[in-house]
Amino acid sequence: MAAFSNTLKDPSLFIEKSYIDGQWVSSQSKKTFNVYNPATEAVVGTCPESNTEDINSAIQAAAKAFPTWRAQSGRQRGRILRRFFELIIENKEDIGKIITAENGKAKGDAEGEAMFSAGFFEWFSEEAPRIYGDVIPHSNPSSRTQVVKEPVGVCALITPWNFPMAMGARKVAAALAAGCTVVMKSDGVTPFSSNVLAALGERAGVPKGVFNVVTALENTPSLGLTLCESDIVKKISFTGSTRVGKLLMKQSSNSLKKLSLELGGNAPFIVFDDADVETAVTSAVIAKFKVTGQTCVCANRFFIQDGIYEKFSKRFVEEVKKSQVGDGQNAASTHGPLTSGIDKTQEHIQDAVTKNATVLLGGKSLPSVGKNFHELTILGDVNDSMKVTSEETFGPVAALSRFSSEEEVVKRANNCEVGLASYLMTNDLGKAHRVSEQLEFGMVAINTGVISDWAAPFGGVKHSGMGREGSKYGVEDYMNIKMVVTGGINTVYSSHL
Ligand SMILES: NC(=O)c1ccc[n+]([C@@H]2O[C@H](COP(=O)([O-])OP(=O)(O)OC[C@H]3O[C@@H](n4cnc5c(N)ncnc54)[C@H](O)[C@@H]3O)[C@@H](O)[C@H]2O)c1
Ligand SMILES: O=CCCC(=O)O
Repeated sequence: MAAFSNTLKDPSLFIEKSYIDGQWVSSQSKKTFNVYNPATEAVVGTCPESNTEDINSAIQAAAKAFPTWRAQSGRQRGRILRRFFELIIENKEDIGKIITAENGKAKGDAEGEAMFSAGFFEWFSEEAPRIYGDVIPHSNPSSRTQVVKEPVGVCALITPWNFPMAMGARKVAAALAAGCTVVMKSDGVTPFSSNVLAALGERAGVPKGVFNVVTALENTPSLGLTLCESDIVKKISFTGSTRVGKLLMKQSSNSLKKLSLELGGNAPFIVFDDADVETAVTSAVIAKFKVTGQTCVCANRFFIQDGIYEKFSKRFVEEVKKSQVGDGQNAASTHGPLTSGIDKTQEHIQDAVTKNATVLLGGKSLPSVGKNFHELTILGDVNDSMKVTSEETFGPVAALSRFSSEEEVVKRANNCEVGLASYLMTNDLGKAHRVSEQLEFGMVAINTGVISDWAAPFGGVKHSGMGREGSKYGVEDYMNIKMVVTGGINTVYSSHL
């Protein structure tokens, strides 16, 4: 443990506590849990196994801090968020090391995540002073209607392990810009990246109680329930699986919370005959294999039109072969281990091969490298009956199937419960517009494998959830609208007719 923090330029960024009301604390239960490096299976450190008393203390602290934080001007809050952004950039290398140690992702991806996180603070530092209201002409000429935006209050943020800092940053930056205070429940697999966020927030000048982080592993369900049932908590923002998102929604029904749910995907990646093959291949490599296939926007189902199938699959295999799977700490590794195990990846490959898919690349686990390592895999001759197409793999498997017509591919792409990201490769502008309008997904990427940007609204439809993060819409999700009507004659309905 000590050995790991000593590898950092600033060892004080590695903190094995929860952060409640401006203090680094153990759990009142006195219990802790271990955090493991998925590449080496070595213990990285330990964190408090927080209980309901701990989370209630955090909720109370956030409630106490709310009136003062919301009373600051957007400009004042924006200055703190700007400093937050600068501190993340300054500590990029250490943050990258911490992310790699607990999540496993390769150095480039980990430092990239630090920059991605920083960007949310920069973007929302600029949004904070620009949260405008509205003036609406009233139907009665003597009246006036104002629309005022107000922070919702105490927000609970529940984040996943695949982007242990960025998924938190996306929420915290927007919530603080809006004037909300927060209780973040970090993922038990990757708590240290969220703790860095709290430590840098403190250095940036976030007042005590405004940003609380509670760590837990086994107690996660009971902490989730407490957050959902609390009447002090006004909103839950969750990123994770559709299963847990639905549970949180059910648990929140009595307290009628505002909800943002960023849930699972099963992204189609459609390549039309007229696409530029090199653009399609470069985009496919990023869209599929970023973070070893463990992002919610990862392409899961590849639909390749008959006329380009052979050319695309050959070039895709050639490009993916250039990758190097290994311990994320090694500079040569382009792809790290799977963070939470490789069982589903293997199950999907086996199921597909049994149903006559062809292994074009990879296909096997890499026990000689480590228990959680798997080859980057490309399967051909896939069909829609296979698990690899009907379920989100969340692993490094690209499943290629053929299609003939535009009508057919739209129907097959839409034939799933979820609707988060989708990708479309074509040089025909009319087709790009037509198909993107027909796709039942919250996000469509045309001729690119990169979907996310701080300034773009991120989110899904159908069972991929609700709400948007990032962009001007991201801050709206942390605000309530208050209508203020002034003046007029006190005659109901007909006074102006
Ligand atoms: N839409 C998005 O922005 C987005 C981003 C990242 C991941 N995801 C999705 O997340 C999934 C992968 O992550 P996972 O399998 O670890 O998800 P998960 O739902 O199991 O876990 C996500 C978070 O929820 C917590 N959690 C689990 N059970 C809980 C409960 N009962 N109450 C409160 N919190 C609980 C976990 O500790 C973790 O912090 C994939 O489906 C992926 O698509 C979505
Ligand atoms: O995994 C979920 C989010 C990843 C991204 O925004 O690119």
